[in-house]
Amino acid sequence: MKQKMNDDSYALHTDLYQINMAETYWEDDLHNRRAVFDLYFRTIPFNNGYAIFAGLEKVIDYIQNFKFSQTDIDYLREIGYKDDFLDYLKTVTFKGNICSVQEGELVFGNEPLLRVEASLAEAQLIETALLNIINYQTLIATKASRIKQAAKEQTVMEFGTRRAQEFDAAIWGTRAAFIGGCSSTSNVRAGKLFGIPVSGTHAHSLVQAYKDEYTAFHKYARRHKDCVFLVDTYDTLRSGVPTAIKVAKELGDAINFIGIRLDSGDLAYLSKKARKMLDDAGFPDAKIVASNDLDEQTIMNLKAQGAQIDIWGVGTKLITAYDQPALGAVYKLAAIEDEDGKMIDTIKISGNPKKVSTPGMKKVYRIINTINHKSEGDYITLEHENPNDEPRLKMFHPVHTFISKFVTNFKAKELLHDIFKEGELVYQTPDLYAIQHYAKENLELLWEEYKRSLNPEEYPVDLSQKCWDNKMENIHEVKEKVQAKIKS
Ligand SMILES: Nc1ncnc2c1ncn2[C@@H]1O[C@H](COP(=O)(O)OP(=O)(O)OP(=O)(O)O)[C@@H](O)[C@H]1O
Ligand SMILES: O=P(O)(O)OC[C@H]1O[C@H](OP(=O)(O)OP(=O)(O)O)[C@H](O)[C@@H]1O
Ligand SMILES: O=C(O)c1cccnc1
Repeated sequence: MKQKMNDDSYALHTDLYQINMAETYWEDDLHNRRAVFDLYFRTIPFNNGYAIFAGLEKVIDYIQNFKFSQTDIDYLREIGYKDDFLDYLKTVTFKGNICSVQEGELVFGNEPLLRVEASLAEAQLIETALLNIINYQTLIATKASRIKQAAKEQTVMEFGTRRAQEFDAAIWGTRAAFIGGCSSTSNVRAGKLFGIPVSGTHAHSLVQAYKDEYTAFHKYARRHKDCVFLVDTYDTLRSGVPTAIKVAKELGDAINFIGIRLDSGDLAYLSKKARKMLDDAGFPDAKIVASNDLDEQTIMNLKAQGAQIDIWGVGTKLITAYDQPALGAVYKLAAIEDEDGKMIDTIKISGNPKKVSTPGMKKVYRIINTINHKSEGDYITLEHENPNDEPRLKMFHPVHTFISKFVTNFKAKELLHDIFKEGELVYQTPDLYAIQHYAKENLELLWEEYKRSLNPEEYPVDLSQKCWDNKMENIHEVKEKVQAKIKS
C-alpha cells in the first residue's frame, strides 16, 4: 500500500486528461498559445425560469493558489510523468485573464458565465475545478431561490449539513443557499467562515434524554433564552404543544419564547391546531417552525392548505438539490492563437442546434427597458460591440430566428466583470449580504412569467447579428472542411 501524501494543494483537483493534454501542448510547443474558453450551462435546472450564479469566491481562492506543490510533482512522477514536463509544471501559475458574472447574478442557458483567456495549458488545467465549483454552487443557489420564492416573505432556515454530500458541499452549499435567499444556517462553521447568521432549535434527543418534555424544555430554557420547543416527540397536540405553552407561561419574561417546531405528521393540520392553542393561551406572536423533508412544492402545497407556518426549516432537499443533482455546465474553447499570433475562432458542432458552441471572444449584456425597468432579455455580442451605441436593437432567437423584436428604450448592462488580469486579482468580492441583496434585487428585473416555478416562459438569450453571422460562418467553414476531407 502506497504512503499517503500531504494534501497541500488543489492543482491536482483536476481530471487526468487535462494534465495529459497540457503535456501534449507542452511537447508540441503549443502550451503558451493564447486560448479563450467559455463556461456556461445549457439548460436551467429544476425547469426554473432563471438560475442564480454562485461560486466566484471559491474560484478566486483556487486561482490565487493555483500551483503544483512538491508532493503534487512527486506524485505525478510516481505515476509516470517525465522530469522534463514536470520541470515545466513546477513553473505553472495562472497568468491569464478571467472575467465572470458576479455572484447573485441571474443567469440563463447558453450565455458565458465566466470566460478564461490564458495560455492554452493554464486554461486547460483549471477547467475541472472551475466546473466543479460553479456547477454545484450555482445549482444550490438556484434551488434555494425556488424555495424562497415559495416561502415568499417568510423565513427559510437552512438545515442541510447532516445530509449534504460531505464537508465541502455543506459549507459551500450553505453559502450558496444564503445567496439564493435563506436567512440563516444551522452550520456553525459556515457562520464563522462567512458571517452567515446561525440559528437553531433542538432535537428529539433532548426530550428523549430527559424522558419528558416538561423537564427538557425547562432545562433547555435555563441557558438558552431564545426558545423554540420541538413538540412532536410523543404527541404533538396532546403533549408537545400544551407543555411548551405551560413552560412558556411559567418562565414568562425570564425567556424569549419564540415558538414551537413541528417535524412530522400532517403539517397543515397540526400547525392550524397549534396556532389556535398558542393564540388561546395568549401567545399570538409565537412562531410555528416546520421541518421534515420540505422543498418548494411542499411549502407551496402547505400554504395552499392554509397551514399556519411562519418559518421553514429546509435541509436534505435543498443541500442535495434532490430533484436535479447536477447543473451540467460546460467549458468550451471559443478562440485560439494561430502560429502567426492571430486569434482564430473555434466552434464545436453538434447535431442538436442548441449544443453548437458560439465562437469568438464575446460579451454578455442584459437589455433593460428604461420605461418599465424590466429585462428584455440577454444579448451576447462579439468583444468589440456595444449595444448602448445602437438606438434600436434587433433581438432575435438564435435558433428560431423568426422570433424577433426591436427594442428602443433600453440600457445594456454588461454582465462579465474583470476578475483576474494577467494573473492579478483586480476584483473586490462584495460582502455576502450585498451578494444576497443583489440576487433579490435582480429578481425585480424579471416579469412574473419568468419566475413562476411551474412551466415558466423561456427568457430570451439572443446573439447580436454580428455574433450570429460569425457563428454561421464558422459552421459553414467547418462543414466545407469536412466535405473536402470526405471527397479526398
Ligand atoms: N399537509 C401536508 N400536505 C402535504 N405534504 C405534507 C403535509 N404534511 C406533511 N407533509 C410532507 O409529507 C412528507 C411525509 O410526511 P409523513 O407525515 O408521511 O411522514 P412523517 O411525518 O415524516 O412520519 P414520521 O411520523 O414517521 O416522522 C414530508 O415531506 C412532509 O413535509
Ligand atoms: O428534513 P430536512 O429538510 O432534511 O431537515 C433537516 C432534518 O434534520 C432533523 O431530523 P433528524 O431526524 O436528522 O434529527 P432529529 O432527531 O433532530 O429530528 C430535523 O428534525 C429535520 O427533519
Ligand atoms: O436547529 C434545528 O432545528 C435543526 C438543525 C439541523 C437539522 N434539523 C434541525
